[in-house]
Order: sequence, then C-alpha cells, then structure tokens
Amino acid sequence: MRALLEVRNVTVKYGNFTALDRVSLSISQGELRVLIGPNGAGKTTLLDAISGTVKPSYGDIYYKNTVISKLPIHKIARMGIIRKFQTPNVIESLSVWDNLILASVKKNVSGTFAPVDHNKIKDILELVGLHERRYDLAKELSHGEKQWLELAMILTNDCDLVLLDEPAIGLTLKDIYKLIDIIGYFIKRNSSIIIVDHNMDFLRMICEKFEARVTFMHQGKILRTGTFDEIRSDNEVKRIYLGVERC
Ligand SMILES: Nc1ncnc2c1ncn2[C@@H]1O[C@H](COP(=O)(O)OP(=O)(O)OP(=O)(O)O)[C@@H](O)[C@H]1O
Repeated sequence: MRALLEVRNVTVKYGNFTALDRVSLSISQGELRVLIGPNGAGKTTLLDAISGTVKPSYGDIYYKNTVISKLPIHKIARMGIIRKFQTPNVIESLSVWDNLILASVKKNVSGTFAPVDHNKIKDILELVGLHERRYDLAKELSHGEKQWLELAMILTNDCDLVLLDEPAIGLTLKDIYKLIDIIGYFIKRNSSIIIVDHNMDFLRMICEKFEARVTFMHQGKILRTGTFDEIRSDNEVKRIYLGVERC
C-alpha cells in the first residue's frame, strides 16, 4: 500500500508549550489508524495539523505527495481530507435530503456540475438510519441524529482521508455497531481513516474487524505503534495509563 499521508517531524507549539514534538506518521490508502493516549497527549492537535487548523512550527505534512501543511483549511478539504468534529456541522434550515445533495455536489473537470447519484444517497440514508427522516429539516433532528447526518454527508463525498475525533462518545452499543458499519463503508471504497477515541471496547472491535494499527501518543510524542493487543500489553503504555480507569 502506498502512503496517502506522511507526517514528517511535525512540531506544533502554543506559545512556549510544545503540543506536538517531532511527530512522524505514515497512513496508507485504505488504512484505518487509531490514535490513543491520555488526555493532553496531542491527538486532537495532530488532527488539527493534518486538517490545517493549526500550522506546524517545524516539519511538513505530505498528502498525495504534496506538502499541505502550509495550505489554508479549505484547500486541504478540497483535496479530499474531511474532518468530523464533535459538534455536528449541518445546515439547520435545509432538509436531511438537501443537506446530502449539497454535500455530494461535485464539479466535473470541465467545470460543470456532475449529476448527483440519488441511489447512493438513499443507500447512505439507510445505512445511517435517517431514511424515514429524509424530508425533515435538519434543525428538527436530535443532536445524535445530526451526528449521523454529518457522517452521511461525509459518506456522500468521495474524500480520501477521513478524520474522526471521538466518534463513539455517548453512543449506545447498537449505535456503535452502526458506526462500525459506516467505518466499513469508508474502508470498502478505499478511503483512509484516522480515529481518535477513548472507548476501548469500540477500538478493540474496529481494530479486530479492519486489522487496524494503533498509535499511542504521550506528551506530544508518538511512543508506540502496533496492533491493539500489542499496545494494550505494552509495559510503557500501561505505566503511563496507570490509574486511568478507561484503559
Ligand atoms: N489552542 C491551544 N492553546 C494552548 N494550548 C493548547 C491549545 N490546544 C491544545 N492545547 C494543549 O495542547 C495539549 C494537547 O492537547 P490535545 O487536545 O491535542 O490533546 P488530546 O490528546 O487530544 O487530549 P484529549 O484526549 O483530552 O482530547 C494539551 O496540553 C492542551 O491543553
């Protein structure tokens, strides 16, 4: 598998504080990678650097062999890197269906708009469980349903790299299975995904199902990368997590 994303020696500073310290990471096309580590380890900052919301003070980020670390956020998004935040980002005054149409509109190389694939949108609505609500306005959805709508919007967009920050937070087991199906959809179409989460049951399930590797961060550095079981049984990881109930 060729590398889709290469983070090379990236350092991010907030004033005198170093949030990322010479971090290097390589993600292949179609790979699912899980980022874990205690609070403040730098996981979200790494997603911020990849998506362009913070700029490294040192090092570079390559995406499809192009340096993206100095580009504005919208250009990075246009190149196919999509970030899902914890707060859903949907257009409240539009219906569920219209949000999805808008998210899937694409320009051809000739500059004209490509036809929208309505069947694909219907399939995605079934997958996220919002088919029955497709004509409702987004503002009528619950917070949880808006999260599914945003994931559906990302699914309609043929992006190559999806960044998910704590997607399993607050989900029931049934919803976690739905989230795993959505992750499977991304992987099936060969998108790469980076997931930051603290829910170890969820992470174990996706690591086993999609043969994902886990990268463990601490104090702005990457300390280990390995399988879920390798990381879970690593003595240094255990020492750092000692007393932290959720690991
Ligand atoms: N805008 C900012 N200004 C100053 N410090 C920041 C800023 N954003 C993050 N930090 C600090 O950088 C460090 C890394 O934060 P980050 O949010 O990346 O950690 P994290 O691993 O995602 O933690 P969590 O699991 O709690 O979300 C923390 O000490 C945090 O306080």
